[in-house]
Amino acid sequence: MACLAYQCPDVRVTVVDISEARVQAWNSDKLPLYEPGLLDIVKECRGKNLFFSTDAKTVLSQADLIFVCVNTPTKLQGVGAGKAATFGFWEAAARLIAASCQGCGPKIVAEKSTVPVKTAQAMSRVLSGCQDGAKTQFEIISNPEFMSAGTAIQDCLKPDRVLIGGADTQEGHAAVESLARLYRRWVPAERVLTMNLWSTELAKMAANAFLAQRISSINAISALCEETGADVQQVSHAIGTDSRIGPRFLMAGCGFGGPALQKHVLNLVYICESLGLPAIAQYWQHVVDMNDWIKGRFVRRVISSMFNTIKGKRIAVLGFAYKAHTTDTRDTAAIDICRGLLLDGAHLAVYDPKVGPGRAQGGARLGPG
Ligand SMILES: NC(=O)c1ccc[n+]([C@@H]2O[C@H](COP(=O)([O-])OP(=O)(O)OC[C@H]3O[C@@H](n4cnc5c(N)ncnc54)[C@H](O)[C@@H]3O)[C@@H](O)[C@H]2O)c1
Ligand SMILES: O=c1ccn([C@@H]2O[C@H](COP(=O)(O)OP(=O)(O)O[C@H]3O[C@H](CO)[C@@H](O)[C@H](O)[C@H]3O)[C@@H](O)[C@H]2O)c(=O)[nH]1
Repeated sequence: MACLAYQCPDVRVTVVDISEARVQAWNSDKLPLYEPGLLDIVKECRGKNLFFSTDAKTVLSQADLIFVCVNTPTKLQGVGAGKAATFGFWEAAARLIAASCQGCGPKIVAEKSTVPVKTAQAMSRVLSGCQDGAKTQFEIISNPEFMSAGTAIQDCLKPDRVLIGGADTQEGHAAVESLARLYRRWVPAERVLTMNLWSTELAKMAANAFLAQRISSINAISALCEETGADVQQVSHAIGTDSRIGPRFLMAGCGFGGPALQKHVLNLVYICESLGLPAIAQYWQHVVDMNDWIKGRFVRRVISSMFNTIKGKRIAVLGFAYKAHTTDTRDTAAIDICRGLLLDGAHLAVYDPKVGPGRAQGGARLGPG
């Protein structure tokens, strides 16, 4: 949203969040998250055409276009636990929009959160079902976000592509076009792709699943390299020079982490199971299973390389966030690896320049020290 404000100075962008603390932080120079270059952009636009507020009713009733960017974490219990996305925040946001926009002029609602295919249908039902007085016309479109933590500003300023999907109606096309026009101000027209609503929703999740699959594939090859004397970096380079494959996302490591890849592959698994496609569900489940296996293999190799015992040994862990240039520790591979080492009795000294001791201990439920 900050990049949108930055690229379109004549467009007023107001970010509404239910968290008072977060809004306060966004209005200060201590932003609630670290992202290279973000503070500069926020400072450039804040108070001019970028605002942060908790006053949902005023902001939403005045907006022509509303992006829904709330979190959609994985369900922890109940039906689909561990795989399905939770819709609590998303539904609350839809209800808040409906209540705030009662009797207003037509509005476009754009899904930015990563959501399962067909979510727009549910969004439309919540929005129209929650209005008891004069109805507002809502047009739902999908505009998933493809930025990555650590490179978010560059990803937003120079995206590979922007996807916008809408209903195949006159109103749907008009809504898609009005958002596409905004993006075309800084994104080359051929990179602004417009399509069917369900394709857009599915494409975002499928893109993350493909990225995860590439990482699991190269990690599987890395295990083979370790057994045979091949060098995985050389193999990865050799594979990546094939223009049909390409060099990116072929870096072997100790497993992918973060709030997105695993979550979205498992969401896909759940959708396939729900639609009666068990073979497809199993196929994607293997991508996550391989990731778990790689983390376990790493722990086993550490132990075997230290005479099969790490009890009482002090091991340094450099880096705890799920990748460089971020403070984010959600689902970081470091959590499983540290837990595995602790279970075998090691003493760990963890250092990450971006992650404080509290977050590292909390993330892995590690004790102090
Ligand atoms: N973070 C990324 O790099 C990234 C990239 C692409 C897509 N996404 C997707 O974007 C969505 C949000 O991710 P995030 O990492 O920003 O999550 P986050 O948890 O950091 O932020 C979500 C924010 O929404 C607020 N919120 C929750 N319910 C609300 C409501 N009813 N009204 C107003 N505000 C509400 C929360 O207070 C919180 O500040 C997810 O679906 C995620 O998959 C994130
Ligand atoms: O060759 C690689 C590339 C990445 N990783 C790991 O994969 C994880 C995820 O990395 P990355 O995808 O760069 O970070 P995210 O911020 O999770 O971004 C993903 O998730 C976002 C939210 O959905 C999407 O918008 C992005 O396009 C998608 O790349 C990290 O643990 C990386 O260390 C590897 O192990 N090897």
